[in-house]
Amino acid sequence: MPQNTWAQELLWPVDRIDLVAVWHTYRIPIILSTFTILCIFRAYLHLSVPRNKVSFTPPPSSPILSSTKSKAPVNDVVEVRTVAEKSSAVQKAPRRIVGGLKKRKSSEEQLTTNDHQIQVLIFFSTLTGTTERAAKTLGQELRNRTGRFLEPQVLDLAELDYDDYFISPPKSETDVQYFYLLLLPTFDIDTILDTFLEQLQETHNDFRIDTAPLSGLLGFSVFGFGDREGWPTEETGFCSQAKDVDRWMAKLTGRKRAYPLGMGDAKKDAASRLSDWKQGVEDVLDLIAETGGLGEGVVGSGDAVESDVEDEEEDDGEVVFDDENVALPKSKAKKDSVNDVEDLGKGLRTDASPSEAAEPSDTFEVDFTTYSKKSKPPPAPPVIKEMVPKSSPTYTALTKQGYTVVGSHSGVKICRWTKSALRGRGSCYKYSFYGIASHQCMETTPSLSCSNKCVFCWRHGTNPVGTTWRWVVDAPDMIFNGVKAGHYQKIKMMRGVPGVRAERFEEAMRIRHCALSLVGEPISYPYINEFTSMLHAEHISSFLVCNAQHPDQLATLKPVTQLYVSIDASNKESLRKIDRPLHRDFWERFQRCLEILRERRFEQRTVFRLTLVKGFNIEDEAEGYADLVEKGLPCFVEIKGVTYCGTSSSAGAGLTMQNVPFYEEVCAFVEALNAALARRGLGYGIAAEHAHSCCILIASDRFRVDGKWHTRIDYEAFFRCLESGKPFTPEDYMGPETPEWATWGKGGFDPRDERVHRKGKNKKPLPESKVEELF
Ligand SMILES: Cc1cc2nc3c(=O)[nH]c(=O)nc-3n(C[C@H](O)[C@H](O)[C@H](O)COP(=O)(O)O)c2cc1C
Ligand code: SF4
Repeated sequence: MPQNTWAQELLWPVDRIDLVAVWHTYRIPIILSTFTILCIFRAYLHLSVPRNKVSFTPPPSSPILSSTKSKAPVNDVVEVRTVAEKSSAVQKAPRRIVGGLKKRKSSEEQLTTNDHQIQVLIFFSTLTGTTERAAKTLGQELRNRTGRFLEPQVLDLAELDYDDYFISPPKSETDVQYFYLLLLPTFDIDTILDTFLEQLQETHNDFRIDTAPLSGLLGFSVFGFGDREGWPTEETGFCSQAKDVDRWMAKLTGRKRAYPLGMGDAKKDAASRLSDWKQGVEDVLDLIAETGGLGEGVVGSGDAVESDVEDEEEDDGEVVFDDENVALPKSKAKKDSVNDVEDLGKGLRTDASPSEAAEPSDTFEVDFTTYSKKSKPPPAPPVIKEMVPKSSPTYTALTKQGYTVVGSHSGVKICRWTKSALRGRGSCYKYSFYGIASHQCMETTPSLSCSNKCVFCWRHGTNPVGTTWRWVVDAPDMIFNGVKAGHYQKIKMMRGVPGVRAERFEEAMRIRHCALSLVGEPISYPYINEFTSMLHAEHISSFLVCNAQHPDQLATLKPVTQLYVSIDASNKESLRKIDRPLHRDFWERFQRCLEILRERRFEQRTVFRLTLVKGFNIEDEAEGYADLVEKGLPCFVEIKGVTYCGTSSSAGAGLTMQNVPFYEEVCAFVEALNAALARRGLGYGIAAEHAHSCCILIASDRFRVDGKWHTRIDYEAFFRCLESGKPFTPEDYMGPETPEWATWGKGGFDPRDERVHRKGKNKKPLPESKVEELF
């Protein structure tokens, strides 16, 4: 037998004891005592360790606490809030969901908190030296950036090993992040650029490499040099290689286009274009330094290839009706009426913070139902509500559809034509007719509420309606600053969209025109005159559309650049059917608005806006419309086929695709109307068209000079007239001759823009988000 080891000595002498026998004898006391020890230990832990646990039992009788604590069961994780947060929650007593996972920092936030330095790399290629010089100058100019920026490096693509930079971002020992700028000429002969492009393509297609291996870059932007003398258009090859590189870089970086592709003609405008592009790139670099990322972009931002549709947003257009904002019963509205707009000052809100209800003594209500001055001030209702409170479904729906709701009753959104013009694909009909560049046009409304429920309006059933202003009033400067900020913010989000032209992007950062339409009724906003004055003070022109239902407000409206009334029908029955007005005296109001327009036709440009809806207001109505023109004698009559957005609300109003007239039908109607005007001896003629928007312009002979139409506007002359303080007429700011391509029979598409034919576009419902041009 082997000797016992030291370990065996230490062990219980198992061989000498019958363990099984011991167990059988003592098992009950062993089990009981083990259980007791465990219980004592657990009780000790329970009593001695403080714990942080949600109690789902309502706390004792604090009315404030109960409003928040009772929501606790919604989530089962504890939320730790600061004293300040708690007290603000107590004040506002909002619906609060307690708990939630710890918020993960977005990648951008993570970047902001790190100490990464930013290295700008400027790549160039050259044959005859132009691009090299530009790249070196750019390197010098970007040198002055301090803080997190390292000195920029200028690199010749002819001398690089592409693998060091274009398979993955350069490896650096320190924490450096890279931003690429590529300055490239184009050659239709074989050069190093062909090799470079092949390399980019191969890297993207190589199955061993991630398809976006450069996604670790902070961003990139490309500027191309070309020659328009030999390659006049992009189709014929102007800057084609820069465009290709931009496309491949978008793929390789996983859509990190930081600024639109810039292009310049080396013999003409390259220097100024490059300088604008550089300015834009610098703004983005500032943004990156500040936030760590490129910021938000619209759908499609950074994509490699431009889509063939003008606006890719998808929108089901369904909006939840906000019960809170349903119109008051008419009897009530009438009873509470007061016409003194001055009283509104009492309820004026001057800051953008979400307002709570005003004091009961500050309440007011303005009645637009009648223009009698006799009504007495109303008994004060208990509180003034906001028209579109942040918590309302309307607010959620509007923001989901791309609106920025400013304050509590104003909205701003960029229209599809603004996006189209940014991409050089054409402006809306207002460019052809009046010279408005869509990328410099802001579409907004200071009142999201309206007093009609027109069958073709893509918002009815969603927006507040009412005959009276019974909401909190936001101050005009707050709205003005808010809508501008909202507009610019939305333009900036287009920065990464493929096809956006750098020079148009630059121009878009200066609003030149404002279309006060969008949705709702702008003149029901009590401070509309103050608002338009602010626009004019910044030399922003104003096109204001109203629905011919507020004669008092129309009469006191100060001159705008162009004043519209919507003429949706030629007779009372038809108007009732199509506009579904809330006012009982809608026809009288309508008539009175026409009279006012007639009176004011020598103060400003006046326009009738006809929206043709087949089966509602076209058939046999040309004569009736001619009578209305005779009554109002507008400077212009714009006729437009309705755009169908296919929402349930329009369907509910009995509208289908069958109600959308073909362009030929609109043309036939316009010719009939023109003939009817001629029969009455009125001096009008068909001046211009924009077939793409299904829109035609009839103009008064006042705007025909030496047989040529002058429908365009001299905007600077308009501001001069306004600032002179003297009376002036529309002829005083009549612009140059209407361009040939915009005149009747020529189609109206600006030949400088690129025409994009959408596949299967003919007579297809447009999503709501694309129907802004309706007004
Ligand atoms: C042989 C040759 C071919 C060219 N092909 C194109 C072209 O296809 N598209 C274009 O926009 N410019 C074209 N250009 C113009 C150049 O891109 C332009 O002059 C550029 O500024 C040259 O840059 P670099 O001086 O840095 O080499 C061509 C120029 C040459 C000399
Ligand atoms: S559709 Fe309206 S908002 Fe858009 S560019 Fe034209 S005028 Fe401006």
